[in-house]
Amino acid sequence: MTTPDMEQQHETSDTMADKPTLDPQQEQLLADFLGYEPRESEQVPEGYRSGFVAVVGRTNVGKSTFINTALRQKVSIVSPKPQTTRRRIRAIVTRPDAQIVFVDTPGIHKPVTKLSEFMLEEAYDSLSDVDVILFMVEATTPPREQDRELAERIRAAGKPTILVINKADQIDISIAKERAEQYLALGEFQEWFLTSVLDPENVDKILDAIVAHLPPGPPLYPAEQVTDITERELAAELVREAALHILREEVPHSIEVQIEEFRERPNGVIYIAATIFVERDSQKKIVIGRGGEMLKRIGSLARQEIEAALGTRVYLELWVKVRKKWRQDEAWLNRWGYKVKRKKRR
Ligand SMILES: Nc1nc2c(ncn2[C@@H]2O[C@H](COP(=O)(O)OP(=O)(O)OP(=O)(O)O)[C@@H](O)[C@H]2O)c(=O)[nH]1
Repeated sequence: MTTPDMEQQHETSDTMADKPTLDPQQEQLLADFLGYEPRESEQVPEGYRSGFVAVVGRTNVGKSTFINTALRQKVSIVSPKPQTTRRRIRAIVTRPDAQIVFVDTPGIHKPVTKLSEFMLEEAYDSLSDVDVILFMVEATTPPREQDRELAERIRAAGKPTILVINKADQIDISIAKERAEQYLALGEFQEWFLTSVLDPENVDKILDAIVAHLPPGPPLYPAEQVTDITERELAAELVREAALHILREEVPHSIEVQIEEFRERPNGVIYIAATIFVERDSQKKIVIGRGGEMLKRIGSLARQEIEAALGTRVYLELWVKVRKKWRQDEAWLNRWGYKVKRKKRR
């Protein structure tokens, strides 16, 4: 996978290649002189399309699953527990005819902590900055209040919108028509699908529909880049995902993971030291487990996932610390990058 960490190594070549004054021959000469690989032709095929797509929907409807399937690799963490995604993550799908930059957003939910206020802002803010909106709902339930509120905000944003009624594999065929009608009544949609994003073929059909609504334009990111989160951020997310999978109900939402150290050792192994923050002493005990057994399981699962994502061997060291009520503490939230806005939303 290529992430911005890797991109930095190529900074010189990218900066040079961006200069519009060089023709391909001059570019090659400069590349030979400086010893870098020039980019392939900057020519954009006729009719190429590109743009930003917000993937929005209630929590747990399958947004991250959709994005990971679209990319055929994991950039956004998935778990059966609601409110897994906390920040906006850009995920980039590059095809011969188009580049789609997905903005995976936190699921829509009732804000109960300052952290959840931040998450809601992130989701709503994304609507105004994109070219296409992908509104995801789940076929297993009729529309809920949060679906309606989101539909209203989508209408106000006035962008082409594709409705994906997901988890169709979980409903009886006899209610499919009624369920589709219930969701279609929520707004004006350019396209809609009753589908399951667990199947890559279904995801590809949705991608085709998105591309048809993107504006013409050149790629916005290099073709090999799949996300805008750094390897360090991804490692933190994967430790949090492992904890979400392994721990019981109430602890996971209190977890924040910060990477303290991330460096490559001379033998090629990446050494990562991470701290798992929780809100209470009792949670710290749970995360560590009897004789450290729970922490060992979290570490082992996270290490495997990080190794798969980075394609290298990883040595992962985990620590657990308590930051009392951090989800309500603006100082900690800001320090960890969850900038809580003061403005009130209706
Ligand atoms: N049966 C079935 N399960 C699905 C489908 N799509 C997603 N899931 C499951 O639904 C759960 C939630 O999926 P996520 O992709 O994490 O949902 P999300 O909308 O990103 O959730 P938040 O990050 O909380 O907003 C996971 O257990 C997925 O495996 C589907 O089409 N069918």
